[in-house]
Amino acid sequence: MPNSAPQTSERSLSEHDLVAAVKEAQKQAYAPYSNFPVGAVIRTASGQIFSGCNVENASYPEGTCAEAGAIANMVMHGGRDIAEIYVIGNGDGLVSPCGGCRQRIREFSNPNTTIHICGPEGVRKVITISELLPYSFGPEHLIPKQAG
Ligand SMILES: O=c1ccn([C@H]2C[C@H](O)[C@@H](CO)O2)c(=O)[nH]1
Ligand SMILES: [Zn+2]
Repeated sequence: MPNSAPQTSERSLSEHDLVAAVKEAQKQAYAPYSNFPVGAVIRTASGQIFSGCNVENASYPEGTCAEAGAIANMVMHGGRDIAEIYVIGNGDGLVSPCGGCRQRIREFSNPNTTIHICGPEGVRKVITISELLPYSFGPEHLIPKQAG
């Protein structure tokens, strides 16, 4: 299972596999204050898989989102390019990355990066990062292109 290790190089994971992985990630959530467990799974451009869950804190603002955990896991293993990110929360609606996480995802995204908003039954909506965060600020605004 992709979630049994911090990362895997499985290239052939199906959407069904990734929904299973994001549900497993959600089970790891530490969310005793909100009782709102969230899971996130990233597939990188090279096919690596990284998962994360929300980790809350008694000092409430110090809690971290599932997407932030998955990104930290990816970066720790050398990943830099998010091809897809799967996210799952609770309820019948669409649990979409919060504003802060949209920016975190944006850092490692390209115009084709997709966010897959899931429920227990499967993917409910697929949306691109540029749809979620239009006119966004990113690394290319800070790093001037070399002349010549
Ligand atoms: O996209 C989201 C939205 C919320 N949360 C977490 C933050 C907090 O622990 C809990 C309730 O907001 O859900 C995430 O991890 N990702
Ligand atoms: Zn967030």
